[in-house]
Amino acid sequence: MAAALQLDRVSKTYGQMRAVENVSLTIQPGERVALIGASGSGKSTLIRLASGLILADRNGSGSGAVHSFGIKVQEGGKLARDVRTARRHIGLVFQQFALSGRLSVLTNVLVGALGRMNALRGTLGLFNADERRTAYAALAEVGIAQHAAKRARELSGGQQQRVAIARALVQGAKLVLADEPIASLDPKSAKRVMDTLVTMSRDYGIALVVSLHQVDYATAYFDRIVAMNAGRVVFDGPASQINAAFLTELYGASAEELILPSQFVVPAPAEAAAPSQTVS
Ligand SMILES: Nc1ncnc2c1ncn2[C@@H]1O[C@H](COP(=O)(O)OP(=O)(O)OP(=O)(O)O)[C@@H](O)[C@H]1O
Repeated sequence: MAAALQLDRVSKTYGQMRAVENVSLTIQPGERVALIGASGSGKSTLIRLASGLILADRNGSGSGAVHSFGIKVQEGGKLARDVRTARRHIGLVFQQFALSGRLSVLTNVLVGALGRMNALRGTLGLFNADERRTAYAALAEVGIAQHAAKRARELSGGQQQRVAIARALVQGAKLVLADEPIASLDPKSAKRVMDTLVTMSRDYGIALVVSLHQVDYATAYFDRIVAMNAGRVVFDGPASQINAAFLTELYGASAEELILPSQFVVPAPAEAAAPSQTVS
């Protein structure tokens, strides 16, 4: 089966800033991957490139290609002609433009069904009883069916993230890209959102790529970690290899941003990589 997500030598430059540099990555169907890295390391840019929300640099031939389940999203700095087909099975859980706050929670979830509806019914928002039942069931699955009739903006940040997850379920997404889904949440809400994402992935075989600041969440919930630094992938491997010492080796002093304060040991300037300077 084709990869859930395949990035081939993808780069993105803003002015002089190489936000993402020559990244190749393959995520298999059903696989769960955490994307970690300090602020500005390129995580959000990579996720936006993967979903075709932004275009990669136009480099040499064959570079800058993104495919999802064998369907092209973009290549050579151009969006694929049938990008809508690819996007149909890519669910997005992004904080910034997640939901329409003035619409009901149920309607926001029903938006996930639009890709399968004919244009007229979709434009008029004429959802049928089956679609409404499915949306309600998805809300029940993420534990917020009781809020179905509220406006989305009345919900807490964590509840809104779960609405976005329910929408991805209704969409029938086979790949979910979540950009810092727990960034501004308290620990209890963060845990609920992460539990919901991982349960959804496990139950429905959905591939999951989640960018995270907090390494402790990454290692608790994911088997595979992709670590970025200055736009490059600097580690791609099992979560079991990630500990405070290894992160300090990878990132030096900026590892402080990623590690729980109790685990962080300030690296000695000339010997940041020496194992004796750090604790795991
Ligand atoms: N639209 C943009 N215009 C100019 N520069 C940008 C833009 N988007 C991102 N950048 C720059 O690209 C680099 C990577 O940013 P990105 O948001 O991908 O990092 P990140 O790892 O997601 O950071 P954070 O964890 O803070 O969200 C940063 O230096 C950022 O300033």
